[in-house]
Parts: sequence; structure tokens; C-alpha cells
Amino acid sequence: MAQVMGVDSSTQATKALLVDGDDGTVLGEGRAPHPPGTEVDPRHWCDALDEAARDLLGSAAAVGVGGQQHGMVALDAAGHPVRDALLWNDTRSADAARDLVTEWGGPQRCAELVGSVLVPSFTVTKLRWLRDHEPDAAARVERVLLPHDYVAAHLAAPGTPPFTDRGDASGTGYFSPSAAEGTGAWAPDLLRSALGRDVDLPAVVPDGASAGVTRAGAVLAGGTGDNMAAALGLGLEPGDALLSVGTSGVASMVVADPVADPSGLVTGFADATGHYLPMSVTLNAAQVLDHQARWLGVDHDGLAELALSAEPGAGGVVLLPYYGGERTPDRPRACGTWTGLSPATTRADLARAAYEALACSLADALDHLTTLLGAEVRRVLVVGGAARSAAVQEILPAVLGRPVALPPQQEYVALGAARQAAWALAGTATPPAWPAPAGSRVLEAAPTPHVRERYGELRERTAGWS
Ligand SMILES: Nc1ncnc2c1ncn2[C@@H]1O[C@H](COP(=O)(O)OP(=O)(O)O)[C@@H](O)[C@H]1O
Ligand SMILES: O=C(CO)[C@@H](O)[C@H](O)COP(=O)(O)O
Repeated sequence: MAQVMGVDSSTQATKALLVDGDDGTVLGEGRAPHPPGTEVDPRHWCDALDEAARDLLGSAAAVGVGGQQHGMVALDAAGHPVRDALLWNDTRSADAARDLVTEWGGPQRCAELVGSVLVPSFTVTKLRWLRDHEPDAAARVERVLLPHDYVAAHLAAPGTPPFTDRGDASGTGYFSPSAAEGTGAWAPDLLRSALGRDVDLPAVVPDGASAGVTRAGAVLAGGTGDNMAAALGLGLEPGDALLSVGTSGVASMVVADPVADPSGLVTGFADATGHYLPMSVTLNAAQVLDHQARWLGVDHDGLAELALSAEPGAGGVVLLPYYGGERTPDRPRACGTWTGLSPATTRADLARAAYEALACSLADALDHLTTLLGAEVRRVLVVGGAARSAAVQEILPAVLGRPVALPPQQEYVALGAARQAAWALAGTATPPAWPAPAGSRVLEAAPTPHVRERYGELRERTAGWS
């Protein structure tokens, strides 16, 4: 088969891979950063894509785009953003989320309607916030897209109608993933109840189908959310639980049946292959380490070295890492909390506490997911930028109390988007059977249950603080 390109337009950067469409062998890659912050002019993502894909796009017979989920890209009649996009990790719509859940009949009913209980990450809550806080901008909205829809539209030939896919649509809060016999369906009445009027919604491209062609004539796949693309890139099997340690911390599993968790700890998203991808997601993951490295004046390797020179338990120091507010648990106004500091605390303890906090928050997410699903977890895998860290590789299995598989370092979201592109190009009923990533390492460490116990105590002690 020909060469195909996959794109990951994630929170911090665009990553592009050119791969062999027959087996997913990586032939070329590009990368460009995104501006920081939780609101971003979405045109920056198109510039980043142009830069990351500059040397790859011309060789691609098909292209797929994966993107950060949930972001609100609200466009006017001319197709221009009415304001900067509000990202999945922007918590200003916390009151809107709470109000909409109440208006729709409570958490149980909300989960039945859209697969998930709304938290500020969901697009629909951002639309309500827009209605209430920026009515002039709200009045100009003609169409709402997700980040991957907007970036894919930038690649599409002129005249291509806007499109999305079932996986990413399931994170809007106005799409029912299990409706229409499992293909999913928009719920425009729910969008209307948030924004106060109707707007255009993109067509939902069936899983694996083509959405059209690029300006250069390559086949354009429907694209999907970054987590759905990662599942496709890794070829997750039943019993595989994936931990992603990027800007967000994510525990996810591919399952056959829809999920509706009234506790809100697990979201009921669709995947990109006709199945479902329930997840438990945190707002604070790799950046917990970025902040800690900055505060201690070291780089990532230096932080890892410091942390690994401290004893498990960090000399009694415990961090609750909810710096940007938190989503799981739903504490949008939380902040980071440190306890156990004493004159004996060392820099190494401070470094170690940050990794232990990250590992504990991921362990919580994994517990929520597996408890709800009641599924046997045969293998836990870890990917994402912070999985490169030697300290994450040692402390995560210790905190989880089980081995963790570390696939070879790769941009699995972009790889999954490329696999979706190859699928659209082939026109087959199922994705191409690329070999699973070879050369995974199994990470093992002596369990440190006391670390989670102390973290759990702090998490519960601070429950009413925000
Ligand atoms: N060796 C490392 N140790 C810890 N964190 C790392 C390391 N390498 C990269 N990171 C962090 O990983 C994050 C980027 O991961 P990535 O999965 O690409 O994020 P996203 O997909 O959300 O843009 C950044 O916060 C970066 O600082
Ligand atoms: O909100 C979610 C999932 O529900 C996040 O996982 C975003 O999709 C952003 O992902 P990363 O940039 O961290 O990969």
C-alpha cells in the first residue's frame, strides 16, 4: 500500500507521522509546538500542522487527524472563530456544567442521555458559559467544531462539508454515543438548551470511511479524538488498560458495550472502530513534573535522578497535584496541596513526592475504570510524554502494585490516525491489521502501598476545600 500520514493535534503540540500503509512502519516525522494556556486561537493549530507536516504531506496518499478532545471551536458565518477556543482543561464552565446536569434531570439521566456526567471539559458546558458571559460572541456562532474537525477542515479540499467522527463527537455533551443502534446521533435539543439556539453541526463520518480528499487530492479520513486514535495506534486488545501521561492523565479500555456511569468518574465515550472507550481522565499529569522541575531548577532527567535518590514515601511529604483544578475527582476549583513538610525534607523528597502524586492520581483513574467495568485487566500499558521519564517508569508500577508494559517510544495518537487513514484508503470493513508495536518493556518494582494510603488520606481530607 501507499504511504499515509497521521496527525496528533494535542494540547501542547502537533505531531505528524508518515508511515507505510501496509504495516505502520514509520518513515518520517514532524512536530511543532502549540501556544500554552487553556484558551487558544485555533488558527495556531493549523499553522502548527503546516509546519509539522511540511515534509510529509506531499508523500501521503491518505491522511487522518487525531486531536485533543472537547475543545470548543465556535465559528461565525464566514468560518472565523468568534473567540479563542476553550480547551478541555479550561474549568471556567464549572457552574455551567453543574447547572446543565441539574436541568437535564440529574447525573443518572445525564449519563443516559450522552454517556457521561458533564464536567467543565465537555464542549456543551463551554457553550453555556459563552451564552452567559459573552453574549455578543454567542450571537455570532453559526457552527461549532471540535479541534480535530477544525484542523482536518484546514486540510480538506475547498467545498468539503465540515465533518467529525463518533469518537470525538461523544465528548461534546450533545451526542449520544449509543443511539441509532450504536452508530451514535447528535442531540441538537441538548445543544440548544445550553446555547439558547441551534447551530450547524458537522457530519459524522462512519468509522473507517473517507470524509473526502485533501487540497492535494489525498484521501481524508474522518479523524477522531486523541485518546481514540491512541487506542487504534496501539491496537488495544480486550483486557488491555491504557494509561496515557500527557497533559491529561487518562485510563481507558476498549469495550463492546456502552457505559453510563452516574458517578461521573468514568466517561462513556465511543471509540473510532464501532466500539466504546470508557475513560477516567485527570487534568494534571505531565505538567505536574514540568512545574516541579522548574521549581527545583532542574530538567526532566535531573528531576528523575533526584526523585530516585529518595526513599519511597518521600520522607512523609505528600502532594495532591490538582494545580489546574481537577476533573477526576470533580474539583474544578481545587489547587495543589502539600503536606508533611519538615526541616528534614530534602529536594529529593520534593521531587519524589511529585512523581508519587502523579502515579497515585493515575492509580485512582485506573481503579475508577476497572471498578465500573468489572473487567479483568490482563495488561496495563503506559504511553505519553511523561512515560519517557525513568522515575515514572520506576514509581508507577510501585504505586500501582503491578507490572506495567512500556511500548517503544512512539507518537501513538499520530500512528492511530495514520492507521485510520490507511483504513479509509483501503475501504475495508475493519482497520488494516498492522503488527502490534514490537519491543515493549515490562516495568516492575516492589509495591509501595503506604504511598497510596497517605495520598488517599490527603485526597479525602481536602474533599470539602473547594
Ligand atoms: N522525560 C520526561 N520526563 C517528564 N516529562 C516529560 C519528559 N519528556 C516529555 N515530558 C512532558 O510530556 C508532556 C508532553 O507529552 P505529550 O504526551 O506529547 O502531551 P500532549 O499530547 O498532551 O500534548 C510535556 O508536559 C513534557 O514536558
Ligand atoms: O479531555 C481529555 C479526554 O477526555 C484529554 O485527554 C484531551 O483529549 C487532551 O489530551 P492530551 O493532550 O493530554 O493527550
